[in-house]
Amino acid sequence: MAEFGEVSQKSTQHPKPKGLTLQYGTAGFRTTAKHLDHVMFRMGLLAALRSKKTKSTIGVMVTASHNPEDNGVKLIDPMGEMVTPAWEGYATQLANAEQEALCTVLKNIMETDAISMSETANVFVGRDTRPSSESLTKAVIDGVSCLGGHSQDYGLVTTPQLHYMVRCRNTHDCYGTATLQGYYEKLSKAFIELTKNGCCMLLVDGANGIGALKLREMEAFLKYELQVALFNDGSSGKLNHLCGADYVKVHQRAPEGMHMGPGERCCSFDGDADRIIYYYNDTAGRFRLLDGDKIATLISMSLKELLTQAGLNIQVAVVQTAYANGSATRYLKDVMKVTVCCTKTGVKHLHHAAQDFDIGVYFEANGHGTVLFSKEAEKQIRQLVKHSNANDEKKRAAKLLASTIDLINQATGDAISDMLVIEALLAIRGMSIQGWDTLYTDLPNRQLRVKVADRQVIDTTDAERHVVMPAGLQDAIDTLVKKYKQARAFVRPSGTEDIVRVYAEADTQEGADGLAYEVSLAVYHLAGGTGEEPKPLK
Ligand SMILES: CC(=O)N[C@H]1[C@@H](OP(=O)(O)O)O[C@H](CO)[C@@H](O)[C@@H]1O
Ligand SMILES: [Mg+2]
Repeated sequence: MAEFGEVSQKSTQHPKPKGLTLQYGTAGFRTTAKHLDHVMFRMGLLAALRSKKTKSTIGVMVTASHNPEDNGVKLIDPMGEMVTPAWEGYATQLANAEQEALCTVLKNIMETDAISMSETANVFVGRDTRPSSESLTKAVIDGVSCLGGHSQDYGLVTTPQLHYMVRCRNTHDCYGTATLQGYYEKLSKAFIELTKNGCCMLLVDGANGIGALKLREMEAFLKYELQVALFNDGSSGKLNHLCGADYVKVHQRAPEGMHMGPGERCCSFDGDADRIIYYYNDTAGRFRLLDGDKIATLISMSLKELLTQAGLNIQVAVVQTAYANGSATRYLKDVMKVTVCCTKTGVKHLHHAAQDFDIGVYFEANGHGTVLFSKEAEKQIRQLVKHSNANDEKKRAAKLLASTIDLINQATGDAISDMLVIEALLAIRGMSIQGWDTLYTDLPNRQLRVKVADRQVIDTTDAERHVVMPAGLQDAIDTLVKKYKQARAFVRPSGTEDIVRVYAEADTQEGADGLAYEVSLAVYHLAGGTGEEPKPLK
């Protein structure tokens, strides 16, 4: 295989540990950095092939998001979305090919997908702040160049910034300019347009990661219309350690190192700034969390109202996963009367489902999400802005909608962009965080993790809400759920960690905790639990 001569030669500098197998999971590969060099090299190869295949620029982001220790990699498709599932399979095959089989696997992919070597390849590369990310990025670039591809290294960027760059490049700058300055200018202009009436103040937990760095860079562009008090900015603390969106959501508690006054609006980014969670302490000093479901509610409600004011008949739908709080789903369906649909966990599934609507608002409960506008919806809104006969109220609403479109990163969920959208919408509505919080009350809930010998023994259906295998587990869950009021529970194998996740909700926290514990026990006994048996929560 003469055409792969350079691959054979270079791959020896990025050797695969024998016997190591990894899988492209919910959001790419994740494992300890010392096992990732060969994966990065091979993802460089794959990105080059994907670029040749799609005749477009492809993105490779080096990050493990909210994981504290590991590193990882995600591939970005031409419109800035996650790589298509068929190629996730190729990614897994390539990552696991033993050294001597690498070129054969490459050749097979090229033959199956009819990829011509003579096509050019362009790959955008970005990385988070983990110390290992720099050398892993070099391995990606090595892989790209082995197939004659050209890499553009954006250095330190948030994951959504790299998605944005890819989308800009492949839409020939119609979406924006593929530079950090272009990103800051576009979003800042839209934000300032939306919040002409005054500045917003906010406490931000940067998870000691890349989001903190990039928010600092952006402050000047925002002309201080947004006053940010930035905590966990990476100057001393450890990435994702006792802070960040995942920590806050899972522990339902404020991050360390943040000084919150009562009623002050606060938010946390995750380690690569593609998730955001809001919270505050109420007057009684209780911690109150506003998660992705509440963000989706605020955004969809505001868009619906603006569309009505603009006199536009455009449908708004919300896409959630099984982790969405039952109260949120009920509020959206019964009170707001919006279409709600449920997909499997993982942004790629939500993103895909949201594309079916005029306006698809999608959020995972953990704060990962964005809004997608169909071409037609965007056209109608922009036409109304230009329409000279529209009355003032309609014009005002259309302008606000148009600026909201500009402020949203439609390539993927983006903590910085989502934060600006939320701040702008709250300002326009004159709504406090307390007012937003009281739209509905979350059902108490609990998430637990169970270690099993092989998490793949659990197979689910109905957007992961029902277990098909192992036999008996779903019946056991159904029986347990009946013991509690307003209860719901489900289990699924994680796609990012070697565990099974358990989710339960009920009318009281004790109920949610009790149900989550009982379901964990059922998983432990029926799905091959390892280590210590789960214990009741204190
Ligand atoms: C319950 C939960 O929060 N799961 C997360 C987590 O996936 P798991 O497959 O559950 O490990 O990481 C994903 C990637 O960041 C994110 O998309 C998803 O929502
Ligand atoms: Mg993330």
